Amino acid sequence: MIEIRNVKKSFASKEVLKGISGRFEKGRCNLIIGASGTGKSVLLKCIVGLIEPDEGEVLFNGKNFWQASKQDKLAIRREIGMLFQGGALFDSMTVEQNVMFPLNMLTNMPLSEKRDRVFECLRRVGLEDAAHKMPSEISGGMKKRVGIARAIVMNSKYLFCDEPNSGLDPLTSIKIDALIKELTEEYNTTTIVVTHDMNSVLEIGDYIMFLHKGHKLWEGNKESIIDAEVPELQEFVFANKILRSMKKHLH
Ligand SMILES: Nc1ncnc2c1ncn2[C@@H]1O[C@H](COP(=O)(O)OP(=O)(O)OP(=O)(O)O)[C@@H](O)[C@H]1O
Repeated sequence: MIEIRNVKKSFASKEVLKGISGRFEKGRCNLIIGASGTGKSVLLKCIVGLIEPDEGEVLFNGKNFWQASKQDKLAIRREIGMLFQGGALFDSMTVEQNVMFPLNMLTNMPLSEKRDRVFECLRRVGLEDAAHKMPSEISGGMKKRVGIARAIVMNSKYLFCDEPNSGLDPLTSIKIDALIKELTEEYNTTTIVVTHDMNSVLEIGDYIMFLHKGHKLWEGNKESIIDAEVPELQEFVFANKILRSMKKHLH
C-alpha cells in the first residue's frame, strides 16, 4: 500500500501540487487522472522518488520514503517497476536484453537464472517469440508489453505506469489495460496508472484520483465516476462524444 499525505511541489513561483493526499491499495489499479498540465506526472515522480516534494509524505507500506535512509530508499526502489511513457526501450538492445537490464543493474543473479526470469516475464506478456528482436522490429503495443515485462522482472511490489496507452489504437489499449489489471491481481502489486484515457478509467479504475490545477477534486471508482457531481470532473469525463451521448440515455 502507498499513502501520500499533503504532498506539495512548486517550480520557482509555480505551485504545481497544492497538498495532495490519498491511499493506493495493493492488488488494485489506482488511477491518477486529469487534464494536461494538471500535475499528474509531477505527482507520480514525487511518489517514485524522482522529484522530492517540498512538503508532505510518501509512505510505502508505512515507511516514509523521503525520510528514509539511503539504504532503505534503495530497498524501496528495488521493489518499484516502472512503465515509462512510450516504453523507453534501449534501441540498441534486443527485447531480451531490455527486460534483463534491471536484473543486470540491481542483482547478482547468475546468467542462467536471469534468462529464466526474463523468459518467464516475456511468456507472461505473450512475447516469448520476440526475445531476439530489436525494438525497431516490433509494434507499439509489443513495445509496451516489453516495458511491462521489464517493470515486473524484479518481482516488483509497486507498479507505476505513465500513460500506458499513449500512441496505441483503442483495441491494443484495451489489451494493455487488461494485462496491467491481470498482473496487478496476480502479483498483488500496488499499481498506479497515470492516464487521461476514459476507456482505461471505466475498464480498470478500482480507485481513481482526479486532479485539477494541483488539487485533488474527487476520488472514487469506475462505478461512481459517471454520477460524480463535480463540474470539472464531468467536463473531463464527458469530453468524449460517445460518453456524452451515453449520458443522455443514462439519465
Ligand atoms: N521540472 C520541471 N520544472 C518546471 N516546471 C515543471 C517541471 N515539471 C513539470 N513542470 C510543470 O508542472 C505542471 C504540471 O506538469 P505535469 O507534467 O505533471 O502535467 P500532467 O498532468 O502530467 O500533464 P500531461 O497529461 O500533459 O502529461 C506543468 O505546468 C509543467 O510545465
